Amino acid sequence: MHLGLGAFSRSHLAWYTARALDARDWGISAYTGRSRELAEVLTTQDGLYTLIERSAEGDRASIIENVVEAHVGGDLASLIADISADETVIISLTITEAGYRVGVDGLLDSTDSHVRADLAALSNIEAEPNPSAIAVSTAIGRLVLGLDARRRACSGPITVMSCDNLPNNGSLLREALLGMAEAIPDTAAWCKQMVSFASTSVDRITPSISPEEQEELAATYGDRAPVIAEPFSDWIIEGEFPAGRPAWESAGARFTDDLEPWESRKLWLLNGAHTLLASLGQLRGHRTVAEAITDPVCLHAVNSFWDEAERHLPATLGLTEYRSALHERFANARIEHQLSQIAIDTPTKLRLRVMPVAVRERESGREADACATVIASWLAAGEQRLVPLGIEAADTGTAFSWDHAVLAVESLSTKLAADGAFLSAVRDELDRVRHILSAAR
Ligand SMILES: NC(=O)c1ccc[n+]([C@@H]2O[C@H](COP(=O)([O-])OP(=O)(O)OC[C@H]3O[C@@H](n4cnc5c(N)ncnc54)[C@H](O)[C@@H]3O)[C@@H](O)[C@H]2O)c1
Ligand SMILES: O=P(O)(O)OC[C@@H](O)[C@@H](O)[C@H](O)[C@H](O)CO
Repeated sequence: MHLGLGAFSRSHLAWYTARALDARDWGISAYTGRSRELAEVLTTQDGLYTLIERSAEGDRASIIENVVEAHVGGDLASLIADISADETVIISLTITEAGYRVGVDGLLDSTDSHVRADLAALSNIEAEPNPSAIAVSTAIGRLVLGLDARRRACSGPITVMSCDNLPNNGSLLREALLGMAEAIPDTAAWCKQMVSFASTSVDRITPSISPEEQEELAATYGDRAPVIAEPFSDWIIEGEFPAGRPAWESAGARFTDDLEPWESRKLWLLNGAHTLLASLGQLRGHRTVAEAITDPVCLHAVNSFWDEAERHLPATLGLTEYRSALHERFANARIEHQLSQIAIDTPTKLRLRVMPVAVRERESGREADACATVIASWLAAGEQRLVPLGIEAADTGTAFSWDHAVLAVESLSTKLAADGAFLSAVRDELDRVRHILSAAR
């Protein structure tokens, strides 16, 4: 079963499962978060869709057949039936970073109004004879509602697996889920015993498709829900699957007891650079990753950030090859990866993908200049409303001041905001970025 049916789960999870040697034994019942359209279109296509692997040289299309049911996220009756069924043994998630609803402390954010509403609704479950009438709206709330039904049905153990771009995503999901399950004490205890949490590092660039391209692809493939992805893919998994799993390793996935270095390599080098390009690239007038990476100013900033990040990763991870492959992947101009899409929720992404490098650089006694450039690019792009700063006064006010900048840095890391030398490097870089931009006009 999958929560967060979208482009990525279909280019990655479903694709790996379809290529596994035991693919015929497995099917995926998938739920969107909110969108009705994708679930409806896929249902009319019997769950079938075309995956287009798009390299710089051409396209290779294949039909993926293992999404056996597609539901709207709010279809709670089906969701409860799926989660409580004994034959459901894995629930995977791609609900986006924001979908976990955790605070900076890594715990379920009880100040979030949707979280509070779900906690209140779940705590009344005993009084409600029809659980699908319980009004839960968050992905985590729905998951707990389903797991409560699984407990009552006396079904067996299950693995919950996050495939979102978050560090330590399995543990983060565990904290969020147990925080929500506290609303039903027996279910919280059952989850601790019966639910296994797998962490994964997932990698395959899968851009959203523009409406114009949708039309073209519908005409070419007769498919109203195709997915485009780069040919490259990688999947590293840590965790237990007590009730079984597809033989994903036969399709190229790797299992490890220590995911953290692989995850940091991917999140810092790939996603960190994407987040940098979303700011600097848009400031420089680019629309896509491929356009931005051909710009020497952006390329220099990416390489400098990679130099800093690489110092804090084990050399055994093949970093030279990984960087060079990344450069080639970013430059694939046939993949139209919009910087505006990547810019969504930039503050959270910087906090998790860039600040850990900056902190390590400063702790090692270095300047962290390249990280300062990333932050300065974000501030400059936020000043121009190209990316969110996450500071209400700056995102909605009329003027941007250095005080807003300091508040913004503080929201990413209180430690770095208290580091005068780092703040001063950010200020110098902000002046430099503004100067480069005004010279270019
Ligand atoms: N697209 C990629 O290249 C890629 C690569 C690696 C990992 N990922 C991970 O997958 C996630 C989804 O990417 P996608 O390309 O499938 O996006 P998408 O927009 O195609 O699908 C996102 C899905 O998540 C649901 N969703 C969105 N916000 C939610 C929320 N707040 N709560 C619950 N559900 C929510 C949506 O309704 C949809 O079902 C990313 O955020 C990232 O963590 C994506
Ligand atoms: O929304 P994000 O930042 O998690 O993702 C945007 C892209 O960086 C991301 O989708 C990458 O393409 C992906 O992580 C590649 O594996």
